[in-house]
Amino acid sequence: MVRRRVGVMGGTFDPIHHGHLVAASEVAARFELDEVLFVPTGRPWQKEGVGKHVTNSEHRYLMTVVATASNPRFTVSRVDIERSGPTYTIDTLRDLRKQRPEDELFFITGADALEQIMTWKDVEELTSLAHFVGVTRPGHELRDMGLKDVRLLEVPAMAISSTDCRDRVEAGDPVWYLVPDGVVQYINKYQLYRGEHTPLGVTSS
Ligand SMILES: Nc1ncnc2c1ncn2[C@@H]1O[C@H](COP(=O)(O)OP(=O)(O)OP(=O)(O)O)[C@@H](O)[C@H]1O
Ligand SMILES: O=C(O)c1ccc[n+]([C@@H]2O[C@H](COP(=O)([O-])O)[C@@H](O)[C@H]2O)c1
Repeated sequence: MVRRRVGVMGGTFDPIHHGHLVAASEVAARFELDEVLFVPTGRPWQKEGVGKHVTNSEHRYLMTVVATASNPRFTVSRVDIERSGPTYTIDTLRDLRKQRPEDELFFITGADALEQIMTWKDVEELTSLAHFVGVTRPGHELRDMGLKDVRLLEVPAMAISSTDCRDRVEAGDPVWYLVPDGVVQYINKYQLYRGEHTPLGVTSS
């Protein structure tokens, strides 16, 4: 049986933007992936803290579904948002390995996330569960940081961040073309990032 090659694009996606999508698409092309699974975080422990707010996971999940819907190779997993407690990639990869024991996994991370990777939980074990692919990101140097199994890839430079998208919405500036059209419409529909509570009939996580 031929093993399927599956990219795993983990992220908070608050909101998902074209930097994420271009990176995933480029890794898929270069590494001949059959699928890229986008995995929105449940509780991103390194993004929590005093004065920091992460949008509830159902909104982030749904924006990710909207953004990836037109690409037949892109799929979205609820594995992290359905696990309670802080989100650790070691748990993501263990759960995905159980769900897909035959697949070869490629965990995709931008240069900024890769810079921090030695602080991640059980980092030594991560590379026994997946290959790691570090991609370039404007403003960050791409270095392998000593991970055992990591490949580095230059991707088209997209100087976009979720922080900037949130700030722009809050300031009333456009995010058209920074995020997919459907994500702009989703943000407007639920009035996200305007400093107000945005209910979806779910508890926030
Ligand atoms: N413009 C980009 N180019 C390449 N990789 C990116 C880009 N934006 C994010 N990534 C990578 O995508 C993954 C998920 O990123 P995340 O959802 O935290 O977005 P972000 O834009 O970094 O968010 P924030 O501004 O809220 O910190 C990380 O591995 C990150 O390095
Ligand atoms: O495992 C960890 O300790 C860990 C610490 C920080 C980030 N991560 C993962 O890295 C991915 C990008 O995270 P973020 O916070 O940059 O959106 C996402 O899948 C996170 O779960 C994982």
